[in-house]
Amino acid sequence: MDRLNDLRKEIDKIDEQILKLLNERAKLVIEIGKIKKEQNKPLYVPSREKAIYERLKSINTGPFPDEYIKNVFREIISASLSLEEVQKIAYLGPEGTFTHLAGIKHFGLAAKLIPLSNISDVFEYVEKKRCAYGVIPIENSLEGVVNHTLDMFMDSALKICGEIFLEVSHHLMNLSGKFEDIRKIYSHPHAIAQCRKWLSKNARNITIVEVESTAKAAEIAKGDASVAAIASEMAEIQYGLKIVEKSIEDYTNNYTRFLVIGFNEPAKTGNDKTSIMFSLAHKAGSLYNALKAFAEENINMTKIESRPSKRKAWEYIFYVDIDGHIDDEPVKKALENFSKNVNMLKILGSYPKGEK
Ligand SMILES: C=C(O[C@@H]1C=C(C(=O)O)C=C[C@H]1O)C(=O)O
Repeated sequence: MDRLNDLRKEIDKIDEQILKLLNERAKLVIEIGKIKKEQNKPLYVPSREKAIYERLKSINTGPFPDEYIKNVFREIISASLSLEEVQKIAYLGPEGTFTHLAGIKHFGLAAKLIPLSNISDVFEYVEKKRCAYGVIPIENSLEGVVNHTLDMFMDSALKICGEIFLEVSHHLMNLSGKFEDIRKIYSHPHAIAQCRKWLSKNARNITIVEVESTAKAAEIAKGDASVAAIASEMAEIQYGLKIVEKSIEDYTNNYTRFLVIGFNEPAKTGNDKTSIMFSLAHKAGSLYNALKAFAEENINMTKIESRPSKRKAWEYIFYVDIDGHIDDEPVKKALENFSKNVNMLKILGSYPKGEK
């Protein structure tokens, strides 16, 4: 018993030291904030944050686990940044969506997260500078791309400043936590698609209803035990529901990738990604000729999508992600050559790669 008390006393002493150091650190962040404001520089610097996480991980001697260093420092940085200015972040709401979770994962709990009801509103909010950044979903590892997000980049001046990966798990939940009460299941079309096998096996006689978000489904389920939602754990907590069945998705390895959009153009970190969009002439070999520029510089392409241009029938806009930063020599050179073989090229941003 005495030993337990002694150890706790030691922990108390260490916590006091940590708190003292956190305050020392916060003072420096405030100083840096003043300089950035004077020089009109962005307060949030993702490249610096990434460098901090990477450096601490590389010098960690343990037993504190490497994989939680980022979580702890994410919150320290988030709270410190709020001393410079509370970061306002718009996201695809309502509260409890996976995008909400992604926003917290990236910006920490001290940021003010503002739920908006659709992807266009998030773009508009950031474009009109009503907040610093926006968080929107871009693709799911099982369902593919979120077309609406890709299309928004056609007419937007916003840049991609970051990406966030979130492992997605879907749970069936209602007010009572009892399967026999359920007559209808609500969810987002992507979530329903990801649970197709489970639903056809277990919910044949239950009506499935599509709504605009998993959180909206949870909100509806809050009022009536005969309505269940397929949603995230966050929605369960947010709306006071009980889980009927956990992880009902058909496949594991289900990740959603989110983008952070804003006017910030992050510096290179050595582990970055660049997103571009372009259009081509309707000629044999034009895509091949253009993409050759990346192969010649040994640049890995991590994604390619095409979308109708919406300007003219059967004309397409291509979206490509490549490894590297626009300030890396090979990327610069490749894009220079690439631009000679396309009709239109727009750089959507270079940003630190998200952790999977
Ligand atoms: C202190 C700074 O501002 C912010 C806060 C950081 C921190 O708490 O370490 C790091 C990067 C910035 O997002 C900085 O730019 O160095």
